[in-house]
Amino acid sequence: MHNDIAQILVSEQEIKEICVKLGKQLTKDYQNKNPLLVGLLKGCMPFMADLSRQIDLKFEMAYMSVSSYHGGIASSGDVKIKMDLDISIKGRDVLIVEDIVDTANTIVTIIELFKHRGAASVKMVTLLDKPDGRLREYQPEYVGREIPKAFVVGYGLDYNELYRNLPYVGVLKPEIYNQK
Ligand SMILES: O=P(O)(O)OC[C@H]1O[C@H](OP(=O)(O)OP(=O)(O)O)[C@H](O)[C@@H]1O
Ligand code: HPA
Repeated sequence: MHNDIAQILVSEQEIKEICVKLGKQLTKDYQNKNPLLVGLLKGCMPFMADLSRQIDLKFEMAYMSVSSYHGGIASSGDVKIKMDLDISIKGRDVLIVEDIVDTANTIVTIIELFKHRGAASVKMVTLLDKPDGRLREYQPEYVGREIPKAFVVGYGLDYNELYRNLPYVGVLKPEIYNQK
């Protein structure tokens, strides 16, 4: 385990099992549709790569780079689009792929935007859901694992752009983010 991690919350093995389970469910639910999977960068990267290979359907993938955590462990509440989609979502069944829903500032903002752009449907799949972190009311349609209110890193999730490469999700030691 990495020295800055206090505890592993979701192991590599559990992440694999989550991807298989969600992949099967999405394959069933989107059977007669041609969904557009939209990954919110950067955190979605490993999850989108692993989950998409468990979905047995014809579908497209697109990416948008969105950020509201400008360093540190608190949401700024200001959701910035750093890179927009390169495809129209008008009339499409959009499935947003996220690593985590915490305050829900990001997902609520993006869903409003996608509806405004004329998507036929907008749902989301998230690896992690932290319901105790909510500042806005929101319930994701597809959840890999609920987690308690702790700052987590790994498998795409970062603290100041670090730890995204860890193969598991772990709780960051508080002394790491308290030392500044
Ligand atoms: O529910 P919320 O409180 O809005 O938090 C969730 C968002 O925060 C993280 O992104 P971040 O803004 O850190 O950008 P990143 O994906 O580039 O790390 C994460 O990837 C989600 O997009
Ligand atoms: O717990 C978290 N860790 C990393 N990024 C995040 N973005 C929202 N919550 C988190």
